Amino acid sequence: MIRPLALTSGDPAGIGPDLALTLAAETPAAPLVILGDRAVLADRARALGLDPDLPDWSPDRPAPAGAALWHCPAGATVTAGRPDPATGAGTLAMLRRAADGCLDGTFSAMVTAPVAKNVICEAADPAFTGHTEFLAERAGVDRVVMMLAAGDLRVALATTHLPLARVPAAITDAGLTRVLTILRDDLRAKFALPRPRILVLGLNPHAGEGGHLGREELDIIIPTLERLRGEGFDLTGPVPADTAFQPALLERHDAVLAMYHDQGLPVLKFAGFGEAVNLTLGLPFIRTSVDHGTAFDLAGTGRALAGSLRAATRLAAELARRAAPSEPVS
Ligand SMILES: NC(=O)C1=CN([C@@H]2O[C@H](COP(=O)(O)OP(=O)(O)OC[C@H]3O[C@@H](n4cnc5c(N)ncnc54)[C@H](O)[C@@H]3O)[C@@H](O)[C@H]2O)C=CC1
Ligand SMILES: NCC(=O)COP(=O)(O)O
Repeated sequence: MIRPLALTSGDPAGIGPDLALTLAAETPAAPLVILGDRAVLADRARALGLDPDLPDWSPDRPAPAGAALWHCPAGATVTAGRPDPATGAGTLAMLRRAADGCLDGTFSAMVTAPVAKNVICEAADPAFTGHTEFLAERAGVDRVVMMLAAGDLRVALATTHLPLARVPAAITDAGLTRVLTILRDDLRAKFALPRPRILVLGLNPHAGEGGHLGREELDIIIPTLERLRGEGFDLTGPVPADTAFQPALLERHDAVLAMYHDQGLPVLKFAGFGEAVNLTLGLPFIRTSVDHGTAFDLAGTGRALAGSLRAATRLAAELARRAAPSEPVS
């Protein structure tokens, strides 16, 4: 039996509580501690006609056998579908608890349901841009990599939640080197790929068209990739992003590195929305998440699909088992 997974239930007015309840009603992939507000989950369970067995849990108790609830107050009365900045601090406190529990070994991994970044920004932490950056800071690491996986397609990002206007300045030799090192090391460690083949996209149209459509490829990306190839990395590119996602190229690579969020993720989500998993690479613990947002329009309706959270939970359990081979499989 592995240590429990922490599943944060996300924005209390979004679909996170619905999906967490759906998983709690199934046979969990591993012991599961759901972090969320007891009253919110009870209300949502009533709305959805679910009645999961969700005993209370706290870190002073033994690990649960199945699913259990660690009560994290939302901080306000919650209406499904109506985001409320008054819940921002409670949501952030919930994320801190789960992250700290991973860091101190209470949990074997963290799985996150979606939060609304603006809700947390408005009321709790104006610098919050997403779980990815928050967890990096909490864990004290200078850089992490966001990677989404849909089947065999893996798309990692060189920059994450950054306004588009600030992306070019963020494409640096040092940054790309860190990102590609984390990506290569985590593909080896987590996906048993001894020499990961990485397809790197350009930043500009046609990968800069020889400098006529932008110089980042010539000035930064090409020299960095050449140096890293000399150090043993298996890298292709920079290739034009518009023609990169074709079977002939993808089948020869283990992951694609996109330069920014909306260059890589629309393709990944077109390929696998609803079943894909978001992973944070480079953290000192395992963190997986969903491929979608809070979907306030669906909260409490019973129409939110749990495929991505289920896949994220299964992958977290699988990675946790692989990381603890001496512990018997539950
Ligand atoms: N991991 C996270 O915490 C993420 C959080 N977000 C946050 O979510 C909020 C809303 O973002 P949007 O761009 O509107 O994306 P969204 O994913 O919440 O919604 C986009 C569309 O997909 C549908 N949808 C989403 N999840 C679904 C599910 N499980 N089953 C069925 N349909 C589903 C929604 O109904 C909507 O029509 C934002 O505040 C954003 O910050 C967005 C992505 C990831
Ligand atoms: N589009 C993916 C995304 O926004 C994930 O954000 P987070 O996991 O960093 O919260």
